[in-house]
Amino acid sequence: MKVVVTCSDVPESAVTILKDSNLEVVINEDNTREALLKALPGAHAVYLASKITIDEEILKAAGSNLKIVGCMSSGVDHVNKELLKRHKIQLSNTSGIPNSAVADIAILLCLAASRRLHEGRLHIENGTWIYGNQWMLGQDINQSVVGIVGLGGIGQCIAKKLKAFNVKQILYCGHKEKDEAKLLEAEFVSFDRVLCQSDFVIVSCPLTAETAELFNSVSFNKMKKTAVFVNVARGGIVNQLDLFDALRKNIIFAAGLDVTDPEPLPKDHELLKLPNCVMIPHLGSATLATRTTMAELTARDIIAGLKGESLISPVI
Ligand SMILES: O=CC(=O)O
Repeated sequence: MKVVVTCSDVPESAVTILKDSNLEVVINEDNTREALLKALPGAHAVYLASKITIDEEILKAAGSNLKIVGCMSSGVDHVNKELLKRHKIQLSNTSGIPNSAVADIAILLCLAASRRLHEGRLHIENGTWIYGNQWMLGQDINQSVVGIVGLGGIGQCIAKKLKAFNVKQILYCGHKEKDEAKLLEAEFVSFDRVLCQSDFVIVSCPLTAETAELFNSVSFNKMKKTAVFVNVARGGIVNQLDLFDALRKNIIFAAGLDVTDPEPLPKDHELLKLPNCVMIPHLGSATLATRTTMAELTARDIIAGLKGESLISPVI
C-alpha cells in the first residue's frame, strides 16, 4: 500500500517505521501542492506534515483507495473533517505530544514580551542604550493574574509550569469547566473576565469558526493597559490589524506571538516594526525530541489505520 508524505523533511525514523511495515513511501520532495496532487493517485494514506489544506481536490486526486490522513500536528484546522467523515476516511493527529514544548514557548513569550526583550535588543543595535532608573521597565509575572483561553492539554501544561513563577491567580475560559482545573487551582470564568482581570492573556485554544478573530479591537480594549497578550495557538484567532493598533496605541503593553496569519509572515509586515511585539516563527513544537515523537506517532497511526486497528490518537 502507498503512503504519500506531503513534504520532504519528515524525520527518517518515521519513514523507516512505514517502510518496515512494507508500505511504499512516496515523498513529495517538491513540497508544493501541485507536486503532491501528482503523487497522490492510488494513495492509501496521506502523511500530512505541512500546512497543505486537505480538501475535495486532494481527496479526488488520491482516489478511492484513501483510508487515512495522518496529521503530524495537534491542530487539524487545515483539514476538512466533515469531508473526511463523509468519505469514511480516518484522521489522526499528535494531540498531547507537543504540550510541554508549546507550554515552554508560551511562558518564554510571556517573559520576553513583559520584559521588553525585542525592544531592548533594538536599543543595543541602534546605539540608544542608556542607563536610567525608569528606563525599560517591564511587567512582573511574579504575583500576576494569568488568563488562559482554552484549558486543553497545552493550557493545562502552561498552568502547571506557571506555578514555578509564583503567579497570584490563574483564570481560564472555554466551553466548559475542566476537572483538571481543580488540581491546578485555576478558576473557570467568562471570556470577558479573562480579558478584564488578567495581567497576561495566553491563547491556547483551537482555531474554529467560533474562535476566529476572537481577539479584535473589542477584546483588546477590554484588557488592562499593562496586559501582555501571548498567542501559541493559531494566527487566525487574532485580528492582526486590531492587534497592531492595540500595540501601537499602547492599549495593551506588549504581545508575544508564535503564530501569525499568514505563515510565513511577509518580512515587511507592520507587526515586525513594533518594539513591543516579540515574534517567533511557529516554533511551539520545534524540539528534536518532540518532533521525532510526533513523526513516529503519525507513522504508527497510519499503519494502524491501514490494518483496520484502532488509532492511538484519533480525531475522527
Ligand atoms: O502548531 C502545531 C500543532 O498543531 O501541533
